[in-house]
Amino acid sequence: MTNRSELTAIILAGGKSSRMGEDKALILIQGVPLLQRIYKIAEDCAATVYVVTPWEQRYQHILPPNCQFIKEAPLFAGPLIGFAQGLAQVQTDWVLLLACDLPKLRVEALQEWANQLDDVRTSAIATLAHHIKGWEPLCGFYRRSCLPDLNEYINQGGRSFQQWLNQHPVQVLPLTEPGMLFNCNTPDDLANLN
Ligand SMILES: Nc1nc2c(ncn2[C@@H]2O[C@H](COP(=O)(O)OP(=O)(O)OP(=O)(O)O)[C@@H](O)[C@H]2O)c(=O)[nH]1
Ligand SMILES: [Mg+2]
Repeated sequence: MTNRSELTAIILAGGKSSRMGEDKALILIQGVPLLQRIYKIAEDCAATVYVVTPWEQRYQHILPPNCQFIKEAPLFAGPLIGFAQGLAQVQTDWVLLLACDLPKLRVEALQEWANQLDDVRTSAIATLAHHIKGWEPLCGFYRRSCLPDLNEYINQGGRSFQQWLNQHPVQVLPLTEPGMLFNCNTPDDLANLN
């Protein structure tokens, strides 16, 4: 059983949102900005929450005053580098990584997963849902201890979560509600939400 105090969450909010045409983090879903919604869920799962973004000021007003930002550089280096910068701050053995564009995320499902972290085999660097195209890297759990290897992969020029994950044992998370990981990338995705 992994307590909230034993888990850190990292939310990535530094993407281009080029397909959406406006910042996805600020899009209102039932009146609530998407990043605020994800932050609340993260907070319910993890005692410490980091938001990795170059735009702290843009999001300050929708997040609690004690929110911890990690200002990434350079701009648009991609999610893998944003994750590595966040992971460098993490003090707990496990970290929950979340994208900011998951409007159907359910806190109960994440907590259920978090409760199973003690059972993940020690060789696995992460535990993630899996689908036909590969891993779901932006909603799942990583061991803090994967950081040196991740940095080495990045230093060698690697930028792909899938490629990095395929080099290591990863344990499958049972995804009982596949709709939960619905990724809101385009105006059409947004229109089809309900
Ligand atoms: N911190 C950080 N987050 C990123 C970066 N690139 C993507 N993300 C985040 O990763 C998650 C998934 O991003 P994507 O859905 O692939 O897309 P995006 O880059 O925001 O948008 P597109 O330009 O439409 O691909 C979102 O939460 C993004 O904010 C980055 O360079 N830095
Ligand atoms: Mg996306």
